[in-house]
Amino acid sequence: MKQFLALKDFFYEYRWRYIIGIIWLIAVDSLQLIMPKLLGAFTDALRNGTLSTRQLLLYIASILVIALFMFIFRFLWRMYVMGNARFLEYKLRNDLFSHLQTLSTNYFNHHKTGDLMAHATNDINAVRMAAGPGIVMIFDTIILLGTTIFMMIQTISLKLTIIALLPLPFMAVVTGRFGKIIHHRFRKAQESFSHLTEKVQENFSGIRVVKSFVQEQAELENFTKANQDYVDKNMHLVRIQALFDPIVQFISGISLLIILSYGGILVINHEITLGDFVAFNSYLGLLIWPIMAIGWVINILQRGAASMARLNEIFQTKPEIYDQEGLIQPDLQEIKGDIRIQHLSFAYPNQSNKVLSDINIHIPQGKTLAIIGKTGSGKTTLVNLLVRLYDVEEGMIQIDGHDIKSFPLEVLRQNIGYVPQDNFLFSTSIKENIGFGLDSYTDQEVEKAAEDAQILDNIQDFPMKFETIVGERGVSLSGGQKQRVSIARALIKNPKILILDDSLSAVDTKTEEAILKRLKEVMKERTSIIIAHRISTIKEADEIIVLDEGKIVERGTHEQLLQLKGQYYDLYQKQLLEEMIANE
Ligand SMILES: Nc1ncnc2c1ncn2[C@@H]1O[C@H](COP(=O)(O)OP(=O)(O)OP(=O)(O)O)[C@@H](O)[C@H]1O
Repeated sequence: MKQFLALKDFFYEYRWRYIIGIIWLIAVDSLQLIMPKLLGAFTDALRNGTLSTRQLLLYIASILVIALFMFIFRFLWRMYVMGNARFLEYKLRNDLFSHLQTLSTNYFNHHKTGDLMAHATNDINAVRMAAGPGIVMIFDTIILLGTTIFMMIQTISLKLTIIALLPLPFMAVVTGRFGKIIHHRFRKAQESFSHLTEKVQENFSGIRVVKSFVQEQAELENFTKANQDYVDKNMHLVRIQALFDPIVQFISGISLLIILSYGGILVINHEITLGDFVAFNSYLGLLIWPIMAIGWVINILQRGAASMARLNEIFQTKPEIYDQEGLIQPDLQEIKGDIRIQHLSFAYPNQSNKVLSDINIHIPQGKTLAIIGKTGSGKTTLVNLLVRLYDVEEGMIQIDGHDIKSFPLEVLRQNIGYVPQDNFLFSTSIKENIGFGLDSYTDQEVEKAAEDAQILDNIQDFPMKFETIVGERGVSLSGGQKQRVSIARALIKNPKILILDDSLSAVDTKTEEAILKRLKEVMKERTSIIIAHRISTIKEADEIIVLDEGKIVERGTHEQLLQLKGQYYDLYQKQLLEEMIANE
C-alpha cells in the first residue's frame, strides 16, 4: 500500500472532509443499530398486548425520525467522502496530463496513445475507487461489524451470535474470490472494447483508403469479429456475476436457517423474547453488507494500489529534454537568429547507427538555408535537433554564439516558427488553429498571417471564413490548404527563425512562387531553413546543402551547385524534364 504515499499531501489537504464524512458515517451506523432494538421492543409489546395507540404512534414517529436522519447523514457522508474521491480524480488527471506534456518526444515514440488513455481512465478510476468507496468500506466494515456484533452479544445472546455468524466468514472469502474473477473478466471485456473502438476509429479515419481499396466487406468482417469477441467476453462476465448473487443469498440463507432453528428453540425455552428474536434477525441483516464488503475492500485497495504504482511510474519519468542546471542561462530571453552547427553527429536514442555525421553549417541572421536530399537522409532530424525535440550528444548547435541548451526551452521554441512535415491541425476553427501558439491574438493578426501564407483568399471563400471548423486532423481542407494554415500558424508567432519542413510540397508551383515571394518579404530580418524535394522551392536560398545518408555531400548556391554537376545537378535535370513532360 506504500504506493498511496504519493497521495499523502492530498489526504492531508482534504483530511477534514474525510474526518467529517466519517463522522456522518458513524452517525448513520449508530442510527442503524437502534432500528432492530426498536423493532424488537415493538414486537414484544405487540405480543404481550401492551401496545397502546399512543405507543404505536410513538414507534411510528421514532422510526420515521430515525429514517429521516439516516437519509440526511447518508447524503452528507457520501457528499464528503465520495466528493473527495472526485477531487482526487480531478487532481490526478490534471497532474498526469500536465506531466505527460513535459515529457519528451521520445517518450511518446515508445508509448502508445491507447495505453496512455488507459492510464488516464482505468488507472485513475481505480485509484478513485480506493480513495472513495475503499476508505468508506474500511471504516464502515470495522464500525458496523464491531458495534452490531457487540449489540447482538450484549443485548440478545452470545451463543446465538456465535452460531449464527459461523457461515459468514465464508461469505467474505467468496466475495473476495468472486471479486477477483469478476475484475479479471471485466478487464478482458474492457480490453476487447478498446480493441473494438480502436478498429472503428481507424476505419473511419482511414475511410478514404478503405473505400478506394474496396475493403468495406473485409472491414465489416473484421468489425464483426471484434464485436463478437466483445459480446463473448461480456457473457463470460455476466455468467460469473449471475452466479455471485445466488451464492451470497445462499450463505445468508444458511445463517437465517440457524437463527430460525436455534433462535426458535431459545424463544420456546424463554431464554430470549420474541422481540429479541426479531431484533437479532435485523442485526444479522445489517451484518451481511459489511461482511461482503471485506472481500470487496481488499480487491478495491489492491486494484487501486496496482494502478497507483503504474501512475507513479509515469510521474517519476523525467523529461529527457529540460532546462539543465549549470547550462541554462535564464537571462537569455531573446534570440536574434544566427545559427551555427559544429561537428554535429546524431543517433536516435537506443539506436547505434548515426543518422547525421559531422554536420557543419553557419546561417547568419536573416539568411536562408535550404536542405535537400533523398528521403531518410536526415533532413527532419536536423531541424528536430534545432528545436530540441531531441538533444545533441556529439557536436554543438549554437544560436547567437550560445549553445542552444543555454536558452530556456520556452524562449527557444517561442522564437522558432516550425512547420513540421505532418501539418497536424486540431479539430477546431481555422482561426484557433492559426492562433494556436499564442495566449492572445487579434483578428487582424490572424488575417495578416493567413495573407502571408497565401491562404487568405481560400479562407474568404469558405462560408464560415475563419470560423470554418477544419474537421478531425483538418480533413476538410486540401493538402495544400493544410500546409498553408500550418505556415500561418508559424508566422503569427513572429518568429526569429522559420523552419519549413517540406511545407510547400502540396501546393502548385504558382502558389509556391507566391508564398516564397511573400515569405522573402516577411523573413527579411529572420533566419529561415527550408527543407524541400523540389528545386523550385529552394533555388533562391543563400546556401543550399545536399544531405545524403546523414552527411553533407554538396553545398553552395543554386548556381554553384549546378556547376558541380553532382547530385543536385542530376536532380535539377530530372525535375526540368518532368516539368517539360507535364507541360506538354
Ligand atoms: N524517432 C526515430 N527513431 C529512430 N529512427 C528514426 C526516428 N525518426 C527518424 N528516424 C530515422 O532517421 C533517418 C532520417 O530520418 P529523417 O526523418 O530525418 O529523414 P528525412 O530526410 O527528413 O526524410 P523525408 O524526406 O522522407 O522526410 C531515417 O532512416 C529514419 O528511419
